[in-house]
Amino acid sequence: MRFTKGHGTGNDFVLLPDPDGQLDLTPSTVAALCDRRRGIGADGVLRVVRAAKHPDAVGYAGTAEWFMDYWNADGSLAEMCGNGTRVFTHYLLVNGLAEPVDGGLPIATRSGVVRAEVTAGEISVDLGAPRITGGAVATLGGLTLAGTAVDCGNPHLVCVLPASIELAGLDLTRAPGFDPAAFPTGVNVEFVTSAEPVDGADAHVRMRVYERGSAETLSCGSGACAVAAVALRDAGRTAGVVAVDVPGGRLTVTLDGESCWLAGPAVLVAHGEIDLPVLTG
Ligand SMILES: N[C@@H](CCC[C@H](N)C(=O)O)C(=O)O
Repeated sequence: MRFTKGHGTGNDFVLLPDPDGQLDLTPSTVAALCDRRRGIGADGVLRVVRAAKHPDAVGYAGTAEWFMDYWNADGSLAEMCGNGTRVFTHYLLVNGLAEPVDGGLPIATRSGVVRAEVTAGEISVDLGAPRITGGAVATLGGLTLAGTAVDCGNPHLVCVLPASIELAGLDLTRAPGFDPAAFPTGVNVEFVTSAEPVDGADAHVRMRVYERGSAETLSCGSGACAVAAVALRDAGRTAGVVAVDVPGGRLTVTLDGESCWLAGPAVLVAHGEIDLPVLTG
């Protein structure tokens, strides 16, 4: 089976071309592909399949030709992946599988159709306005941190750190705790510094994330959108540009109350052939 490896600010993916939806992709195959010692290694898998050929996306087939079938590294499915949609778009364009219309490309996801655009060498996607749904806490080691629940198509819990806690000092080798009643399908937890001024944006924050289904990653696009929404809310605003530094680089999020544009680099670094029986055997 052919594969491509790509990443967006270090959030890395195995892309599997399966235009006609013929691949029997299972959670254990996905986990084996994402295994960093025995497989290719990645935070998740992006199956590239026509919307008309996948039962989860057939309803979007009139709007978007391609469906990003996203799987986390542990083999679970997720509704949305912001960096994934950017890498997925890059893959479609590089392989001549899609042509932007009026500069944009619709991509179907489990959370609906998002619009991608290519500008100045970066790929941006509009994930739609994040929804702040209330307060919740996360626990980490001996810490209990107040957070804000944000729905970006997938669930997030954004914890702004008090000045006394250093972002780099957090131990994210273990999953943070959260209230399962508040997040029945799990949650991605972002730890973030207070907003500071920066040239070229309205605010600047630094973020680390523990992703549902993938553990700590170098970047999370939907998480950056959630963090930006909270940073603007804390500044009394609903619109603005937020620079979000993640361990893998910088993402820029632009909110206007209706759309939420996530911008950053997306690259494809390798192409090859997987021996599936050996991988899964
Ligand atoms: N890294 C992604 C989010 C991937 C899905 C997430 N782990 C979940 O389960 O919701 C991004 O860039 O948004």
